[in-house]
Amino acid sequence: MPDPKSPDANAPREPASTGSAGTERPGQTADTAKSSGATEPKEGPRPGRLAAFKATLTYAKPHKLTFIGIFFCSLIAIMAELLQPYLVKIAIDDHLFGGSGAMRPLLIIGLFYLGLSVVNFAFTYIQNNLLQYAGQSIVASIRKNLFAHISKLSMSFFDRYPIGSLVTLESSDTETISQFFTQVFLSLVRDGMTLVLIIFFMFQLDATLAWYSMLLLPVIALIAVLFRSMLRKAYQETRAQLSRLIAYLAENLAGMSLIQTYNQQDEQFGRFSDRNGQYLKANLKEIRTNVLFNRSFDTFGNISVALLVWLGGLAFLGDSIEFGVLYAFITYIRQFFQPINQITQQWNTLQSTSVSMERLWNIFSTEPDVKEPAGEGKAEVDWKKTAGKIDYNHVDFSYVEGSKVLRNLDLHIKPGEMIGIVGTTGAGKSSLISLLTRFYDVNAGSVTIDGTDIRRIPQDTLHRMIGLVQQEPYLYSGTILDNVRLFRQEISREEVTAACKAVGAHPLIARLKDGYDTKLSERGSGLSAGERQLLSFARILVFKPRILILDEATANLDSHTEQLVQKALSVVSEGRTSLLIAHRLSTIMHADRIIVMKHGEIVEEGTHGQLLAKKGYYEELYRHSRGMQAIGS
Ligand SMILES: Nc1ncnc2c1ncn2[C@@H]1O[C@H](COP(=O)(O)OP(=O)(O)OP(=O)(O)O)[C@@H](O)[C@H]1O
Repeated sequence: MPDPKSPDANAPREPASTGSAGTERPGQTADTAKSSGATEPKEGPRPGRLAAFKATLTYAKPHKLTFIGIFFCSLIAIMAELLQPYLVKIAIDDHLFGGSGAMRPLLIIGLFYLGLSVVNFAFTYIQNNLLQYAGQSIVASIRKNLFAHISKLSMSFFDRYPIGSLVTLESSDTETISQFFTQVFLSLVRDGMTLVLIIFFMFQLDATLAWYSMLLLPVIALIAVLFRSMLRKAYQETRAQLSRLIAYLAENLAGMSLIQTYNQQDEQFGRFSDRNGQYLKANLKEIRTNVLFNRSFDTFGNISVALLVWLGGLAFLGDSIEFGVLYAFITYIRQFFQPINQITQQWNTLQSTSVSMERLWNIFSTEPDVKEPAGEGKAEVDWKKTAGKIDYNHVDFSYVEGSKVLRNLDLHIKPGEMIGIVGTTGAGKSSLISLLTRFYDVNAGSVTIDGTDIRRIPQDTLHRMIGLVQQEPYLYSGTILDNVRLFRQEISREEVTAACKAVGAHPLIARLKDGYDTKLSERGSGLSAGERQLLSFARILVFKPRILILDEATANLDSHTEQLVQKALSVVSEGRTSLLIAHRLSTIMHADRIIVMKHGEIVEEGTHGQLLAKKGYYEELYRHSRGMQAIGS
């Protein structure tokens, strides 16, 4: 396995290069999907690449029989193709020039020729289908496993890895790997075999001419080597320019409101046009290089044919070879260049697939920092029977080594208690919550629920114990019904309706044309912030966790909607241990206990009245918050 901490692990992906072999411009097939990042693969073997390559090949194992089938289909198709000139040679030498001149053998040869074409067509068709089936199935398995693997990784991983890189991995890196099977592998098998068989047939026909032809090989190799570096440079430049263009586009679209407010459209358009022009230039250069490469090969092929006509013609006139042999030889020499051209063109694809493979295996070899309990350490607990007692026992925590976010934090919460957590930005409030949900693990001390260390509780059980409502509740594209019950069909429509009624969301849903079956667009953008919050409260009632966490759930709401949400909160928090983080102190004023945090420590705690009476940090925050509200109103 490659080192997951490899510096390349987080590098922007490099889109795959070449596409279907034999076209003027290889590599256009998957380009559209490959938009982001474009660092080029470095030349030469890298230790991680070989391991990644081997790991990818393990996915091909279940398709061993299919690959054997592909090999035989290719062999039959190539044989059928290469036997055709041989048949023509027999027709010419045995029946036209030197033979009896009878029609029947010629007819039989003609029918054979036709038969070979049909065989070639049929087996190429089967081979292609088998190959696509195997290649796409392999990539589908990789994609599936990657998704499952990423879902199990800890939050610390997502802190390190930009989401964009992960999306690219799932989409275009896997697509690039599919090119390895559908293009590189095919080319190596098919073109490699074709080449060997052409050479075999040439030697069968005439050893002297065949040896002369072998003199072409070093020249071909020279052309391939010269062009390889030119092709690679042109290809790298195109990817780099494309990546620049896409990055610029993404940045612009994300900041469109700012651009419009500051009337920046013309400037931005100018910069975009500049990048667009450079991409166009690079693109055209890549196409020119490819055309030049292909045409050079073709021209060299034609020169070889001319030489052969001359040398072979002399030999024919000198009666040392038959005309049919010369004809077949010329046909083979023309076909000789095709497979070499195709194989050379796979170089870029091979390079980019190896980069994608390595990148993928860096992720696959990343273990979650938060470990699932196993064996004796695993506690058997029933989430439905959770009382809701929470203890933070002298907890230390840091995201980055050496920079403590929570210090020796000791907090004990009784079942059913409502705790308000306040403090300035960066005080460590959200971190406190993240430890309870085990998005991260403590560095020292422990967090327990009903006396059991949460590191011993299986994560799915822990997550059923806790319901989390965030500032921006996540809604999926789907119906309101599915968003409340999170696609669990065992939760009935009646349960969802009852939950929505309890939190006050029913009237707004009833107003919608399709009611609970209304489809929400991505992230619930058709609903207001308050409406989204109410739906996430309804989720809590449906899933019945024993512990409720609200992380700034009222931050984005106007005071009318906040009242609605407050009402819903009192319903939802009933009988649950609740932890409420809020900058707006009105949200937590009625909590049983308020803890005040500063620089990762609890500096004050008590009820709202007690804390005000203390005239300490809370009172200062309260005065500040009242001041802000007054400014707001
Ligand atoms: N994923 C992270 N990686 C590194 N540092 C982080 C991460 N999340 C938070 N921090 C840092 O940890 C400290 C505590 O952050 P935390 O989010 O817990 O504070 P908070 O009190 O919830 O702040 P806010 O009220 O602004 O949400 C801050 O200094 C913050 O920059």
